[in-house]
Amino acid sequence: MVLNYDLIFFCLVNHPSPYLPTTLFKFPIPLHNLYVLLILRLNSPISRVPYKPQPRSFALTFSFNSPLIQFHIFIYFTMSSLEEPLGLDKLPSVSTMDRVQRFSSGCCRPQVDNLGMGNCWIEGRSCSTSNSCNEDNEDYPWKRQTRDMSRGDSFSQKIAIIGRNSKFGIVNNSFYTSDYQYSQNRNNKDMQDMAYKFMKGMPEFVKIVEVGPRDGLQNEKNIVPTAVKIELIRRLASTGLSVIEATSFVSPKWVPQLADAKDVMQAVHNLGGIRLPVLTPNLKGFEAAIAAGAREVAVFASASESFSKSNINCSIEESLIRYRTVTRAAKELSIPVRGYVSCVVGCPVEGSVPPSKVAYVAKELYDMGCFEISLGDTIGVGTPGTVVPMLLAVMAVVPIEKLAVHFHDTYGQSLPNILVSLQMGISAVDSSVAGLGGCPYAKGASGNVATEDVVYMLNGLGVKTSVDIEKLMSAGDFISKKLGRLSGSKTAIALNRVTSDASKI
Ligand SMILES: CC(C)(COP(=O)([O-])OP(=O)([O-])OC[C@H]1O[C@@H](n2cnc3c(N)ncnc32)[C@H](O)[C@@H]1OP(=O)([O-])[O-])[C@@H](O)C(=O)NCCC(=O)NCCSC(=O)C[C@@](C)(O)CC(=O)[O-]
Repeated sequence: MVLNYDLIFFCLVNHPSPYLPTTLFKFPIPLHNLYVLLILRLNSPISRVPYKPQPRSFALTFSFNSPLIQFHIFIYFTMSSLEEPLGLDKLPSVSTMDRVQRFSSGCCRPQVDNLGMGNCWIEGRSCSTSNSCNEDNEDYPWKRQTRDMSRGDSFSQKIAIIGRNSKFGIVNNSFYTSDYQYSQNRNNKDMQDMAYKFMKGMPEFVKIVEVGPRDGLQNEKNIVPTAVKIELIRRLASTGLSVIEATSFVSPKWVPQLADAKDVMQAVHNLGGIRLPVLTPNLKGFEAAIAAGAREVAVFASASESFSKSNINCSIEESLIRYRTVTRAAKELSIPVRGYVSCVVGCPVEGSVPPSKVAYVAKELYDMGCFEISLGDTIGVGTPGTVVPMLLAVMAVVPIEKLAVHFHDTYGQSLPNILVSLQMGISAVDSSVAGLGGCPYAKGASGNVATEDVVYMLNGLGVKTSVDIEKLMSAGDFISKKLGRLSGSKTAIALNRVTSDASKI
């Protein structure tokens, strides 16, 4: 049994004057007596149990009198019993001592190791001074079931491996660096459980498709010299990237920036060990690409009717007919064809694009033989809130291992969008060195997510890419200098700053 007691000081003051000094108050108060009431509530630590108020209570009174002042002290006791905490029926069956431990320390934080209930406390519950945890009254978090991480499956092992190998990110099976206070305090199983939820579905290796030389340079106001394009591709090839989209065999009338496609392709097509796909909007483009030495091509449809018309001057259905011709021709030559779907969450003309439309176009491209479908947020308006439903719709009709994501960074949402895509199991990501890019037919859309930023994030997650970030930054520096502007990669800017600061020391 526990006694909770309130001490009430009741102080009666006999003031000699009939009025209080007017300097103290703006108006006279006709009081002879000023009552001062002071209530002091004292709670013993153990009374933090959400107790059921008992009818049993009593009060003690003490009085002191003097000519000027009278003191009355009331002490009010209520009795509560630890045997009958409120909502006992909602708690797991534990001994009284366990309950005392759970409530008596750490501001309502159960001592998980001692409860024998698994790992179940939720951080950040607010505790009022009225002896209860607010959230607990409604829904006891320790009722939530947690997964058994002791099963030693391949993922759990992966988490452990990542923990050992990674400098930042998951360290010692924790999302915090080892000197971070919480990593010491929190239950290891809790951390593994969180890690499991976060990393579940995440691939061990991500293929990066570098689209800077094509998607990046097609949108430059000033036409970039052919020699610079070639040098950029060569530099990118030395970074460990396995796929570099080199150029487009499109109409020079529509995209004059890439009118030198043939020269670029002829110069780089022999780069060893690198795949160099090129965009081909029709059979004419396909034939020109093959003649220039291309060994992989890409066709590009849209999920938005309006964008299809402005970009390639035909409806979605007409484009699919064209692309069937291209994929048939490619098949005969054993040329792999990648398929793009543009405007997968938003269109510059139509606004939001329904996921079912994206799924339809993606499936058509897949069925006609595209080995991979890249889902493009052409104007960069997507957030994980729109990307996830779109991916779910596409994944229902195209195998996940055949999908890639292609985000433009107009609203700075590319990295979160990539992260959720990886969590959903996607393992191919398009990006553009130094964040180059944009689409000439999507005004205001900014460049693709910067390859440096993607690689930095993946390195932090312990996901392999085979890309050397220093060489990549050097390629980004090269093209940024040639274009006469700062890199669009936050990682490149930050790492360059760190290096230059270090060189000053
Ligand atoms: C599709 C066309 C060709 C239709 O262009 P068109 O004008 O409707 O076609 P046409 O058949 O009437 O031909 C007109 C002229 O273009 C020539 N022509 C025809 N085809 C070719 C070709 N392949 N290469 C070179 N020349 C070509 C053709 O020979 C003719 O020449 P003319 O007789 O007048 O002298 C044109 O609209 C075009 O080139 N559009 C390309 C637009 C483009 O490249 N946009 C940027 C791509 S980015 C993108 O789509 C998004 C993506 C992939 O990055 C993903 C994302 O970000 O979300």
